[in-house]
Amino acid sequence: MSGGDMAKPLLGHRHVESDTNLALLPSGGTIGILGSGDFARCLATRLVCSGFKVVVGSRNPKRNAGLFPAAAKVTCQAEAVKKTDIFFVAMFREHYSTLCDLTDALAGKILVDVSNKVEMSHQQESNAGYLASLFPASTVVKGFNVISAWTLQSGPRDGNKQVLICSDNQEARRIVAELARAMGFTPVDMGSLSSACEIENVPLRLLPAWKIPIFLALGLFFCFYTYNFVRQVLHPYIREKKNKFYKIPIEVVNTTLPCVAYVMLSLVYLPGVLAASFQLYYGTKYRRFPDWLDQWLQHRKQIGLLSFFCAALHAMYSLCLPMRRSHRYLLLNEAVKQVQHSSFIYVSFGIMSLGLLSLLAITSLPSISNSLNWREFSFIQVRLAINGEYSGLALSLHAQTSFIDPPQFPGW
Ligand SMILES: NC(=O)C1=CN([C@@H]2O[C@H](COP(=O)(O)OP(=O)(O)OC[C@H]3O[C@@H](n4cnc5c(N)ncnc54)[C@H](OP(=O)(O)O)[C@@H]3O)[C@@H](O)[C@H]2O)C=CC1
Ligand SMILES: [Cu+2]
Repeated sequence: MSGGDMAKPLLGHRHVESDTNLALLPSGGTIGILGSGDFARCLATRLVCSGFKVVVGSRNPKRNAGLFPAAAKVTCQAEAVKKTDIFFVAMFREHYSTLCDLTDALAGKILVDVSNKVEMSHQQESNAGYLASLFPASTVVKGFNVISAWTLQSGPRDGNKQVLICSDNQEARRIVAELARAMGFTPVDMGSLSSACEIENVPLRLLPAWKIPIFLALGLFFCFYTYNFVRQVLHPYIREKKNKFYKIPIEVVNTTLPCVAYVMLSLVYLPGVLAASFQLYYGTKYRRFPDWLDQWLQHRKQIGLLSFFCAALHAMYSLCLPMRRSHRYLLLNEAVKQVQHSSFIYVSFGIMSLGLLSLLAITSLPSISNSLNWREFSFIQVRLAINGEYSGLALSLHAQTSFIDPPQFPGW
């Protein structure tokens, strides 16, 4: 595959399919955008890439026209509202009232409210509700506020990107859902406009995706800590009456941290490989992943960051452990000798290269290279897996040099 292929949005080939979507729109495939800010620009780019015609209504069309893709028509607001029946209002709530001159021109048209709130609230009227009260003759649909301008521009590359949609008009809801699908997102029908408040609160929820990864990390920590405690403290005490309780606060923690980091790292890369296999098995990427896998894929970033956090903490702990410098020097010397003789490293090298090769082999099977659909996704997964192999290699090298047991050196 050429680099150019990879640079295109994954869903670029929907150009062809979107003809059917265009027919479903009341506007004959033209979408309007009011506002010319970041969101408007990225939305216009995405729409053009998905095969729609775009007309932008700006207070200052001359100044802003250069910011939009050439295929988008940038004109004044009054002119733009005549051109189509479906509009994205890419403006902030405070400026909605400046559109009131256009009330008549917007009557009977669909207005998509994409705005977000500044703070979480349940009492205050939703932005979409406010827009609906300003334009009672138009149909207001809430949606796309959970998508960032950046995601719009680059396209939903990884995992699922859901667009929550609500409106009192079922037909309008269907049209906007269809539009979202044509742009490569997964629409979720949230029912009537009264759900707008809830939808507007979604991006404000603090760390929504961190709960599961944090519990996972704590659970793993607990298990490994118990294991290391039994091994390093309890076992020597029971068997040999050796008192090693001083190890509890630092050493046991410090052997637990890398175990957690290691397992979490592998949990970052595993779902990608599972997802790639899933797509290879079904021969398409347009089939939804099972929910558990979907959830898992969506939590990779957080799991990865927690893994990194544990590894960093472990590095800090190791540095802060009281070090006896002269013995450390001896130990290091001895360690290098041991490592040279150690077959461990060659074995782990072998296993890792085997893993890498099998991944490459899977993804270069002839049937796969003939079908673009899942090949692109698989490639992304392989790139990730290769990165993972490197971190894994670094970790295992480090682990092997640390396994050399200090007490075998006199005076340690
Ligand atoms: N940026 C993002 O990632 C996301 C943004 N959103 C929502 O999209 C909406 C737009 O955000 P964004 O594009 O970032 O904001 P910007 O400030 O970049 O753009 C706002 C646009 O509003 C237009 N506008 C119309 N009337 C007025 C007025 N009286 N005063 C000032 N501006 C006016 C302007 O366009 P012109 O001068 O051409 O009239 C301006 O470009 C917001 O409601 C935001 O919550 C939602 C999700 C993500
Ligand atoms: Cu270590």
